[in-house]
Amino acid sequence: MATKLSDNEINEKLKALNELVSDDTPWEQSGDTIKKTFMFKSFIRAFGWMSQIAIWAEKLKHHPEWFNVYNKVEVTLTTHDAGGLTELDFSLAEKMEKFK
Ligand SMILES: C[C@H](O)[C@H](O)[C@H]1CNC2=NC(N)=NC(=O)C2=N1
Repeated sequence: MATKLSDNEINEKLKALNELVSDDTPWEQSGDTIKKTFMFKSFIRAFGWMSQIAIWAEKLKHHPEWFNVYNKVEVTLTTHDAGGLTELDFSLAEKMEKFK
């Protein structure tokens, strides 16, 4: 099982993650989660991206909480098994940025 990251590790990983961001919307920490709202040109673009990420989520055995309306996807990542943020949340967030 992935182990919970320390505050210092979270800060470092969040900084590295936000260097990958190309849409001017950084990931933000909220308690034991990291969050970001992704915007797309259309519903089909949003849903296509979600489908690609769903395949990665299965590979990583780590799944997002997300809420989609039309061209908007609100994402919250945390590791329920560990009760906080782990490496897996940052790996999945990284995939989300790479496929955006
Ligand atoms: C057995 C299975 O891998 C676990 O239940 C996984 C599935 N996906 C998961 N996803 C997330 N976000 N947190 C988890 O703790 C988690 N656990």
